[in-house]
Amino acid sequence: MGAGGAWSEMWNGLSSSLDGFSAATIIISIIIVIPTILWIFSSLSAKARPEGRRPTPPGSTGLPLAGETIQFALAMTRKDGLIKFISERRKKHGPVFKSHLLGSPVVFLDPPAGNKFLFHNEGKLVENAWPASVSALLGETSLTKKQGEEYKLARRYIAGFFDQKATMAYLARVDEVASKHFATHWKGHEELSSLLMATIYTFDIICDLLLGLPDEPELQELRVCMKQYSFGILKAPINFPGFAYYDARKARERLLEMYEVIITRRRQELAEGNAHPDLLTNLLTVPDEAGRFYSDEEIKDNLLLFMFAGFETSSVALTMVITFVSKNPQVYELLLKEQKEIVESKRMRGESDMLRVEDLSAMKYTWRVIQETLRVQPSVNGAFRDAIIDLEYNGYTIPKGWKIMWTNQHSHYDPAFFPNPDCFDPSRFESPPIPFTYVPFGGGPRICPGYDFAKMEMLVFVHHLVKNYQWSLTHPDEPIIRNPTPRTARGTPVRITKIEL
Ligand code: HEM
Repeated sequence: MGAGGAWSEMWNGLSSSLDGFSAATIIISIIIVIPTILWIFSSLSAKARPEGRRPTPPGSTGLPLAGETIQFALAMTRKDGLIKFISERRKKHGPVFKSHLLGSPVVFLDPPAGNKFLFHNEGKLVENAWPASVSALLGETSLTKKQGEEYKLARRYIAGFFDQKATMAYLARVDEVASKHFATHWKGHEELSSLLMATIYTFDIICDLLLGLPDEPELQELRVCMKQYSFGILKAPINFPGFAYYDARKARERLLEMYEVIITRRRQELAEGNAHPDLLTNLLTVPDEAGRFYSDEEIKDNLLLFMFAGFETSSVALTMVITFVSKNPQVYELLLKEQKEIVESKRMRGESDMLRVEDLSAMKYTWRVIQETLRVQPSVNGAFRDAIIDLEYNGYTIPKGWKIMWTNQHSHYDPAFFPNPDCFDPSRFESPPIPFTYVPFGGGPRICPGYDFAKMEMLVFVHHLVKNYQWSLTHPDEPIIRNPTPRTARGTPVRITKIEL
């Protein structure tokens, strides 16, 4: 008998033995009563504190079972929702407060000290934490799931393939993909969706970096599956047809199958001596510091992680650059001036159009525009950590097993750190921000390993864009939403005019 049969027999037996109780009563008991009792116990045990121990942070545990999950989930879909969620609770409870999300107490700390505390204590007092539903889609052996010494070893190994030196070695290739992108996808159009264009660009680049740009049909299927995967991974974990989370699970299965085919093909190419120099080739040919080669499962999980983490983050940032620059003509003029100078000085030196490392270093204002964009609408607005022991912060105890969330949007909008925060002003980055107030890439040992790469690919894109096109927003009042990455409701359609610098 299959497991399903055993469960239904047990369920039938249980139903018939409980005279007077309808199945609905039992279901209601399971769904509402039991979790409520558990919630009351967890709230009481949170309140009962041993002698001498400091109190847990003040805050609200919200509704039984749901806690404040609904308010939080809604806040994450609005452009400044998280800022309001945090500000309201700070006013009520103080700078360090607790909430109750997805069945767990969650503490919010006060940046910059709180961010510094978390980033400095990664692996000592706190560890990376993902909700179980997200974990299931990330894969057991991906870098982001590892902890402690195992994490450090894996991070040095994998992130080493994305460090500054490796990134700069890849510049010529990214420049080539960018030139082709504008020549094929932008040429001849009068209006197009910025989000779609930026997504095609960053997806082609990440595929090339990880797997070598596959042929169009394979690339197309990867795009479709990855879109489904990234759309559903953070959605309500309802694993049932018709729900985004279910689709994401299916997409993960298909992506792993596709990677399997690509790995087999790559082994063949390596044997023939004509393999593309990318992450996959590196993982198959270079062992880690301990002399170990990754298993196919580890390779597939990490290809999936880097593909997921490495395309939408940059594409939404580029779409936001297009949006904010359009709305700030004086910023566009300065951006144009800088890019014009770069193009002209290359011509004066008799160089080809190909970008060199020195050209990227000259894009100081361009980088400030991207930094300011990531201040106003960070692609990722925070992440969770688990307290791995009972820890003390600012006079409070945060018990082992509680979650702590670091966020960036709140400090990015704090006038104490960023005067006149509603104004889009790239020049504010002429001097470095106060440490731990500006954290679009996170911080500490878990800081985004794709930082150098993301910076390079975004600078290259903006260079080609400004050099080749002027643009204006088709719907200047299009609202910005978060899902939870920022985007405009219609994908920022723009009218474009070809120019020559
Ligand atoms: C604008 C672009 C990007 C932004 C804003 C961004 C931001 C972030 C943030 C905030 C984190 C979480 C850090 C934490 O948990 O504390 C992260 C993690 C990560 N990012 Fe990025 N990222 C970007 C681009 C990229 C790219 C291009 C790649 C790959 C080449 C990448 C790969 C990763 C990976 C693998 C992680 C997980 C690291 C870990 O758990 O140890 N990211 N990123």
